[in-house]
Order: sequence, then structure tokens, then C-alpha cells
Amino acid sequence: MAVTLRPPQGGARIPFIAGNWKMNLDHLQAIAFVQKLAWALADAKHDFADAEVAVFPPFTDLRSVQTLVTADSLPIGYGAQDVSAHDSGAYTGEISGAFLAQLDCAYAIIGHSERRTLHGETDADVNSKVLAAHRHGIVPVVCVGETADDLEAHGPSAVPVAQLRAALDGVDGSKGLVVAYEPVWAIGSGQAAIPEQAEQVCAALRALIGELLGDEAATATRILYGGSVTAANIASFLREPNVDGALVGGASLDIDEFSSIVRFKKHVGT
Ligand SMILES: O=C[C@H](O)COP(=O)(O)O
Repeated sequence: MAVTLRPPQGGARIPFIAGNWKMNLDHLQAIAFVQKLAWALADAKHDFADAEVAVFPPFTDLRSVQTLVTADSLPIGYGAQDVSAHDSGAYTGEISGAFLAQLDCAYAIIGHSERRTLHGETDADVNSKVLAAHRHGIVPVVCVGETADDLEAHGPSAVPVAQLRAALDGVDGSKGLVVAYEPVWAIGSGQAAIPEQAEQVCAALRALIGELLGDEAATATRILYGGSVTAANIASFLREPNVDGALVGGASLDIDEFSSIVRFKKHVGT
């Protein structure tokens, strides 16, 4: 029987380590990777109460990952890297949240900076996609973050906060939400943010969630840091009280590196 991983509803936030594979690994490679990741975490006696783990493969891998995870009852979640704002119709190349729900995708990344920059996604598009994910019971992983120019002009928090405010317009806070703060200049650059800066922005994002969706949502929402996360720097981010995990790109493609990131324990309240 499949292990269905869903984010906690209220109460303590279980740290979340999410691997965004971007356009890497075909469906055969995905099966091998997920199986090996499960073995590596089992060998290390990883306790999934310490950190939830999910991978975000390309769309074409999702059915294979679902089959493996279901057949072997692997405690690894998975999600999509995007979702259409529309549920069906003449939208060539798009993938409906209804289809993702049929594949038991728990999550969908929405508004990644590569979608915003390379595909012209606007804040309004991101908001429509968040609403679409919720229509199908999928928890959106909403990505926000400032460019280097934004940072210089406005400081670190202004743009991510404005992006999240737009993304959450009309959103029902009880339907589940993960936010990923990813400074654009830190993505794939090898230059991660300073943890104190990540904390400052994540705290501002949590305050905004409280303002828009209420205290319960602010308490329950996992806010991740993303941008050049590695096994060597994960500890410094998870030490911060408002950073509940990581959205990992490049390092999520290396089983040893990714499982080391997953296995780092966040000491909640210490
Ligand atoms: O979605 C993941 C982010 O874009 C971070 O990527 P990165 O870890 O390769 O910097």
C-alpha cells in the first residue's frame, strides 16, 4: 500500500527537504535514483519524523516514481515542477492539476524563478496556479526571491514579500502551503545567502502569511530556503527558527550529497 505523505495540519512543523531535479533524469534514471535514495536513507536509519523528503522530477518521470513508491511503500514524497492554471482544454503543453492528483502528487512547485524568468510567468500567473493546485488537493510550493538588482535597490525582503502577497490572493490557508525563499542570485551560483539574511526574509514571509491567512497557517506553513544548498551549509540554515527546510537543486541530483542534507537534524526550539 502506498505511503501518502501530506504536510502536517497545524502543530509542529516537520522539516522538509525537497529536491528539485529541474530538467534532469529520465524516467529510468528516476526509478534508479529514488530506489537508491530510499536505500541510502534506510541504511542511515533516517527517521522521517526528523525530516520529510520529497523529489520533484520532470513530468515524464512522475508515473514511474509513483509506481515505485507505491509498490515498495517508500516513505519518499514527490511532486511536480509546475502546474497549469487551467483544469483542461486547449492549452498545448500544459499539465492539469487533475492529472497530477491522479498520480498522487502531494506537491507542485509554483513560480520558480526559472519559470518567471525563462517563461515570463507573472505574479498573477503564480496566483492562478496556486488556486489551481488547491482545487485538486495539491499543496503548492510557492517560490519567491529577489534578484541581485532587487537586493541592491530594495534590500532582501521587499520583493519576496510582494511576490508572496500576490501569490496568496484569494487563497484558503487551510488547504496547505509551502513557501520557498530562493534569492535568484544564489540559485546555481555556488554562493548561498547568509543564513541570517535567509532568516530575516523567512520571518517576514511568515508574518505576511499570518496577516493574510491567519495565525494557524503562519504556524503550520513550512518555509524553505533554496539557493546553492549543500551538505556543508544545510546546518547553518536549519539553525534559523523560521527556516523549516530546503529546496535543493543541483545537490539533489547526487544521492550521497542529498541524503546527507536530508539527514541533518533540525533541533526545533534549541
Ligand atoms: O529549486 C531549486 C533551486 O533553484 C536551487 O537550485 P541550486 O540548489 O542548484 O542552487
